[in-house]
Amino acid sequence: MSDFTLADLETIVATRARSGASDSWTAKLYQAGMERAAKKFGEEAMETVIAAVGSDKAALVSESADLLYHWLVVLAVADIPLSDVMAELERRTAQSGLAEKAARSVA
Ligand SMILES: N=c1c2ncn([C@@H]3O[C@H](COP(=O)(O)OP(=O)(O)OP(=O)(O)O)[C@@H](O)[C@H]3O)c2ncn1[C@@H]1O[C@H](COP(=O)(O)O)[C@@H](O)[C@H]1O
Repeated sequence: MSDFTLADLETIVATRARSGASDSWTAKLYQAGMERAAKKFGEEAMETVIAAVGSDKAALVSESADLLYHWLVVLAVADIPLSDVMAELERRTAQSGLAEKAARSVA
């Protein structure tokens, strides 16, 4: 179990993107722009699919991490905060009423 969150990674991505550091992959990708960032995200998605279909759990964990990181870079380039995506997911969950049902089943 890890306490590390996507919000933590979003903060790191934002800091490194703005740093312009020559040793930062995030800064390089951010400066390259959306076409490059989205292409990289697409490649990571395909690698994740291959790991999933191949039933390779270790590869699926590793590719999922690559995927989520590159997704956050795409969001950063688009200037969309992670909280916008979470709010949309929350709205959908509220619509389905499943959040209350899950809370009641735990209580
Ligand atoms: N989570 C990641 C992360 N996952 C993957 N990558 C980088 O993404 C790049 C591309 O990954 P690939 O597996 O496709 O590697 P590759 O095939 O050699 O790359 P290409 O030939 O396609 O360019 C590699 O350089 C990886 O190091 C990441 N780079 C950074 N982070 C996070 O971002 C933080 C800041 O990193 P820097 O910006 O590099 O300081 C790090 O501390 C991490 O928390």
